[in-house]
Amino acid sequence: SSKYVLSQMHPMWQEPLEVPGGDHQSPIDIAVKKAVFDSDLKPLESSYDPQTCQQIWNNGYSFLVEYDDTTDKNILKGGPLQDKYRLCQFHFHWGESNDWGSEHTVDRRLFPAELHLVHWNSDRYTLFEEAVMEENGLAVIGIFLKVGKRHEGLQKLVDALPAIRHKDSVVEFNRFDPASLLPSNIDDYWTYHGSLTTPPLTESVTWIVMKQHIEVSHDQLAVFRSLLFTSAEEEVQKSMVNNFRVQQPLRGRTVRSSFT
Ligand SMILES: CC(C)NC[C@H](O)COc1ccc(S(N)(=O)=O)cc1
Ligand SMILES: [Zn+2]
Repeated sequence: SSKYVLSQMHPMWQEPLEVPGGDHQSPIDIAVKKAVFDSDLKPLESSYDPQTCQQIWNNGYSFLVEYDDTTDKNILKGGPLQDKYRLCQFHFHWGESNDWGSEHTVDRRLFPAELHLVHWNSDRYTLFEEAVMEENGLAVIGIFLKVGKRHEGLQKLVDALPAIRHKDSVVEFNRFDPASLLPSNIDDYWTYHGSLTTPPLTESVTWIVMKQHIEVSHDQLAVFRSLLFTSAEEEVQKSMVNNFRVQQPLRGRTVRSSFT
């Protein structure tokens, strides 16, 4: 039989029973009708420099594309944000089938995958590790993926994945423009205060979830599923699928929308 145990329901990490003081956890279900339109929300402004892309690696939860965040070359501001935030990495969450995989849901609707572009507040902090502990420390853009036509911008990234099949594998990755993964409309989004969706689960994230999804092909998503949670040395290999956290209680939070 094949050495790789396919689609083993692999508990990435044990969900803590209670996150101490955790009533702003993520992800959540976005109930569209309960979102409050906020006309003060400005358009999002992002400017990314593809030359600052450094590496792509498998961290045993997902695969990350990391950027040089030692200068203000990749900036996100506007929208719900008071300060400017620097992109440090982006990554995805996906399922073992096209029926589920996203972390946020919209009126309980699941998408096959979700992209997270992770930024930290460079006006107030000097390092991601510092910002990750602060309420206004991080801003993460969430973009839903749907299965449909092939995404040309994503293909360069998909072609690099076989080189990082195992946990802790890294390859050099240059000149990737994160803007190529944004939907055409980034003015329509939901925003709320929440947390990281993996440990340390700190409640330091201004979430900005795009209303418009992007489309990727079935084959592109299948390559995501060919990644492994496990390192090369481990006896039993487990396919990297279902690396999403379950939706968390809203606990009285309001989700605002930038559109009516
Ligand atoms: C505190 C530092 C050293 N380590 C933290 C680690 O990188 C986790 O970072 C993250 C970053 C983003 C997310 S998500 N899925 O919410 O966008 C989760 C964990
Ligand atoms: Zn994520």
